[in-house]
Amino acid sequence: TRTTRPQRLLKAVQDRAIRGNPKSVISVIDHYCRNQEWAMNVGDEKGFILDSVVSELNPQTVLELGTYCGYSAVRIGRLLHSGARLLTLEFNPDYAAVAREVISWAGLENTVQLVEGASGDWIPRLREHFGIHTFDFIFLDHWKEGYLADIKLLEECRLLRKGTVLLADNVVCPGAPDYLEYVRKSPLYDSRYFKSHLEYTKAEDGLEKSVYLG
Ligand SMILES: Cn1cnc(CNC(=O)c2cc(-c3ccc(F)cc3)cc(O)c2O)c1
Ligand SMILES: [Mg+2]
Repeated sequence: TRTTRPQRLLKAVQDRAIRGNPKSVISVIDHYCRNQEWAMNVGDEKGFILDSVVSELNPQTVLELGTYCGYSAVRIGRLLHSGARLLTLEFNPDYAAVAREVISWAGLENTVQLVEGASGDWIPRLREHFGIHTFDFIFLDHWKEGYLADIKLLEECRLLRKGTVLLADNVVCPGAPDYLEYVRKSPLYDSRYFKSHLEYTKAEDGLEKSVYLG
């Protein structure tokens, strides 16, 4: 049977990227998705904004919701200092299988831990299962309809602390209107929109950066 889009993306990484070199994994995926087959990675333009937020914050504990093929896990993981860890949750087992290979090809298997399952099931168990107290940085890139419920769950589970930074992808396209309204209105957050474009296209999209004020 035909290969899937994530499997074809993984083959491009294995054929063209240098093992252990996250920068080459990122550039191979961006070139492949721009020139051969579009895929819903955060991409190079929004990825540059993601890089600047992560570099400025220098987080020790990071949560990513929505791994897909592992592109943003590699983007974030490559910037983390020794001892820092990224936990990335992916619901779809086929995506998770590809992402594990991409993360491993980049040589980030000791920095990035992929957990399979639904964010709503896992978030209440992160503390007892992974010994996590609070997160320094959270990247939201999973089901757009799930952003709001998951940030409220993170609040309830006390996994946010004063200064925790949340960065949400696709707040314009496909859009997360209820999430945007919540973080922009709530006194618990200081929120700012970074205008950009949908990965590999000219369509508008952007990232919303929200600092939890606790
Ligand atoms: C199936 N699935 C498993 N995880 C997810 C969560 N991600 C998205 O839905 C997602 C979608 C798009 C997008 C798709 C079609 C289109 F025309 C325009 C935008 C872009 C993104 O950056 C995304 O993160 C979806
Ligand atoms: Mg996205």
